[in-house]
Amino acid sequence: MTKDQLRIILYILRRDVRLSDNPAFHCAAQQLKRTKTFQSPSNSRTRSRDDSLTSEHGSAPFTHLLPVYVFPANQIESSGFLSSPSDKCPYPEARSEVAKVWRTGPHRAKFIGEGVWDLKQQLEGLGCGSGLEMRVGMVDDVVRDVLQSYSTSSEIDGSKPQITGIWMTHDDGTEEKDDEKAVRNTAAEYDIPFKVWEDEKFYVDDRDLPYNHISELPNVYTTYRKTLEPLRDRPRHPLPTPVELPPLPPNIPPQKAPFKIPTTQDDLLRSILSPLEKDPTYKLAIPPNMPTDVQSAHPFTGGETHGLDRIEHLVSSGAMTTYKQTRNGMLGLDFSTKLSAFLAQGHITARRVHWAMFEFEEGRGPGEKAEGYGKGENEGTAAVRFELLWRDYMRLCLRKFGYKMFALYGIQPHAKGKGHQSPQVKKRWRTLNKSNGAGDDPAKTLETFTRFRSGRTGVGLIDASNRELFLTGYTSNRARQNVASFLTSHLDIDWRIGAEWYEFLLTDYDVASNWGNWQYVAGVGNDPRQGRVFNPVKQALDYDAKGEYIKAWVPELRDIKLTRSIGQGREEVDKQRLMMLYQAWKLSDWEKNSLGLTGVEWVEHPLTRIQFSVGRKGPPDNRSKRGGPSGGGGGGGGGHWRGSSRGRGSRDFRRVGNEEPTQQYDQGPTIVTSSG
Ligand SMILES: Cc1cc2nc3c(=O)[nH]c(=O)nc-3n(C[C@H](O)[C@H](O)[C@H](O)COP(=O)(O)OP(=O)(O)OC[C@H]3O[C@@H](n4cnc5c(N)ncnc54)[C@H](O)[C@@H]3O)c2cc1C
Repeated sequence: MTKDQLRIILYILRRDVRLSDNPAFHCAAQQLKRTKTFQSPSNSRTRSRDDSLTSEHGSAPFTHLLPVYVFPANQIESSGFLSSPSDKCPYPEARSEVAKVWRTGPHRAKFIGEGVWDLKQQLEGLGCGSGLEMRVGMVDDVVRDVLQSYSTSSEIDGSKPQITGIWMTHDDGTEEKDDEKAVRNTAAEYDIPFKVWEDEKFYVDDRDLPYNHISELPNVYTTYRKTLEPLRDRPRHPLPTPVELPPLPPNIPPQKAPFKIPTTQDDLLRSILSPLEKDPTYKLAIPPNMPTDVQSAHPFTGGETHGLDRIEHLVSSGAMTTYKQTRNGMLGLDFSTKLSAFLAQGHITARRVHWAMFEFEEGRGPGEKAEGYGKGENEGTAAVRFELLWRDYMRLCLRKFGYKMFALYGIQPHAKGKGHQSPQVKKRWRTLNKSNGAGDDPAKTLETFTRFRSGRTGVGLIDASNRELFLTGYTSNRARQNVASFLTSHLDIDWRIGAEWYEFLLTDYDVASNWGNWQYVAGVGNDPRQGRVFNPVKQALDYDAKGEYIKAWVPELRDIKLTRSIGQGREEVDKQRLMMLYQAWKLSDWEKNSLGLTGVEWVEHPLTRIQFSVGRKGPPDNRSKRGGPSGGGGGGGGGHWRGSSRGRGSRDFRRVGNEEPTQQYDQGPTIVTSSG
């Protein structure tokens, strides 16, 4: 080994786009420290310490680190990176399997680009010559190109650069595992040691679970959770953030033609977004338009820097403390943590969230003015931990069930198996390309799905959520559950089409959480109470009791008057009027006319009419005392759609049946769902 030999580690990044709590960067920083210690004349006896590192990454000590983020061509459309418009893209369009929509839509594409750029700047900012390269293509193609280039490269200062190891971080996604396998094979072909780092993105580390094999993972979340309680004691400590890393190697091979890597953040975002922007309607005849006076609930910029800022804000503002009461909200920035997108891309780790809350609970760090500071775990921080564990669980389910997470009948026992005749297996889903028999017409299903996507079903909560998602890339957990239930149980459409639509639009899309939750709601996943259906009218009454959310995102309905006089110049929300907001077909002809809604398809001909009504019981004053459980109630005043909406607990209604008698609607104001 000559002194100046260039020995390079190629580190392929995917959903580990962060500097802190990153095992690969941590190891590289450690090796650098050891090398420096070894090189220092005063420490010439510490040479043997290098050996432990050698075994840790499976190759000889290295001099350079080449971190490469790959925009995977099967998930993110790559044609925007072509050097010239006349070039032909070597990869098929990155579209979904069933509904043929883009795999990654504009909201997430932007968030990913911002995150990659943030890491690049952080690495360059260390001032030690480190940085981040970006590449486009299938992961294995990129690795091959780099290896090929180095194997034929000429000497630099009398030394031939050599890749001495390839690193990746484990990911439980099925495609990601395929990529990992392909790179492992390529590494073997070139006789280069290959190292897969632990994911480190779990709340409770998967190495600390009380199971010998993934097959032992319970099929019910609660059982799994109980094996791990108390949750606060479980997370490992995050790995330290490197302050120095080995430099990038000289003469890095360029991106292979026909692609070109942008050199500014603006150009990068343009390259990712331009193919999607060719048809900003995404084949919708009437796409949703951004209403005036409404703010996105998810205006966040991608990247570790912003993710860590967000954690600090949540802790120091007290939003973590109040989370339990606010988490079912639908409007505003802080009703829930909005950490999901940062977690999904690996910009932050779940245990970082835990330790920030832990410090707060112990009375250390920021947040001294917030409620609960220094008072131990509170119901808000405990509830956040509970949700983070849900995320872990979905990831483990993906590990356990693999491709079944994407199968029509999900993880439920297969119809052909003996003794497995569950009702879900018999369900005939409507799909886009073939009739399921008995008069079912796929063309009609497409029309229905198009109206669903456009936010024009005629059911207020569903339309508000779908428009919000289309325009901002986010919609709350409460809304997601209702939308998924509506598509799968009211419209009977193949749940995978809904999951693909969410995959396209969600900024926080995460393969396990998305497909796992869709399965769960569709009744083919881990829900121990199979077959429940959300009633979106009752849910709106419980969670949008002033109609603020629906009015925010469906502006055509903003002028519906929701209050009635209760004397002495006072007004209160009238539940009879709310019913017309929740389903506009209930408006009188006169009112439709005066609101300009006569002849509007989704008003006159909703996809479904949900029979649900409320009675007028009890004196108004009594009712107004029955507020939601959360703080801040009553703020905002009537008719505003910017405030938060948390109405719950309304018991003064009666259900008068529905047109789909086989469905069981949930009854209580708190519904046991995937998020408890
Ligand atoms: C049909 C459907 C699809 C979904 N798709 C996704 C998805 O692609 N990506 C995603 O991260 N979440 C998904 N969820 C779960 C949940 O809706 C989001 O995690 C949550 O709304 C994100 O907002 P938040 O960060 O403010 O969540 P918070 O309420 O603040 O929760 C804190 C964190 O806990 C995790 N979490 C919360 N609820 C769940 C859950 N039910 N399953 C798994 N993790 C959870 C998330 O990481 C979240 O950031 C889906 C839920 C449904 C019903």
